[in-house]
Amino acid sequence: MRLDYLTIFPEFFDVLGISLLGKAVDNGIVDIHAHDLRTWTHDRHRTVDDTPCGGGAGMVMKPDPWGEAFDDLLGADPDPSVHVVIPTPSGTPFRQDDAAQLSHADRIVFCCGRYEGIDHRVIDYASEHWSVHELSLGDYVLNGGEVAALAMTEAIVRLVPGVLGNPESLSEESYSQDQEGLLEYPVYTRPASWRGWDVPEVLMSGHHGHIAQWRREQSRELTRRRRPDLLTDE
Ligand SMILES: N#Cc1c(-c2ccc3ccn(Cc4ccc(CN5CCOCC5)cc4)c3c2)n[nH]c1N
Repeated sequence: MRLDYLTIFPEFFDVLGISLLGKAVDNGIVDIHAHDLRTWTHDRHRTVDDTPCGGGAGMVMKPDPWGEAFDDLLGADPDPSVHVVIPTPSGTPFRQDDAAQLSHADRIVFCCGRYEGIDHRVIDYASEHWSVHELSLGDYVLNGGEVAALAMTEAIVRLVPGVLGNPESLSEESYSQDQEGLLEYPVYTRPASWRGWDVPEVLMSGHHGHIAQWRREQSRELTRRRRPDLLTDE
């Protein structure tokens, strides 16, 4: 899987060389390239923004640098196997299903906007050539797309075979289908007693059936309290 990031802050993506994702890069499972969008500017000030047509506050990112970056990175031929992900506050909510779908992609280009966003014709042009996903990380306002791209990257890449040391853990996670889409049960480790708090006895019983039942009950109760929207049969 090749991941490209178009951004005016490429250093944001230096962190992808650390930890699990770093190992995935070292193992050749993932190939990561961050690009400074100003590479595709030609004026003395390396300008990437301009005033919004129709007025309004702030600035909008000019289309030209994006178009020239696409030309260099992707060429002009349409290829639906290339996924262009555009983090945006107006995007559809990024969910685990999106991460699962994108984890099968061979190529993903993240377009990280700043200011008040990217000239919409960039999205229109990209949509004519590649598979475009306008996605939002959540219902809060960020200053740009980089943090969202990092979060989406981690959610996507951890699902790629060979990236996680223990793939079985994927099936027990919140939002995973194996967990019936419920929130994850509470987890514990040693010591059995810590500052007056004990590990639930059932987890120390060694009775796998009782443990599985307790975990299912905990997941359902937690989901009922915090995310009733995830419960399908109530
Ligand atoms: N993913 C994700 C995100 C982002 C995100 C992603 C990409 C960019 C690029 C620029 N920004 C800043 C920005 C903030 C607010 C607004 C809304 N405007 C409406 C009209 O009035 C002015 C304001 C636009 C642009 C971004 C924010 N925020 N929250 C998420 N979950």
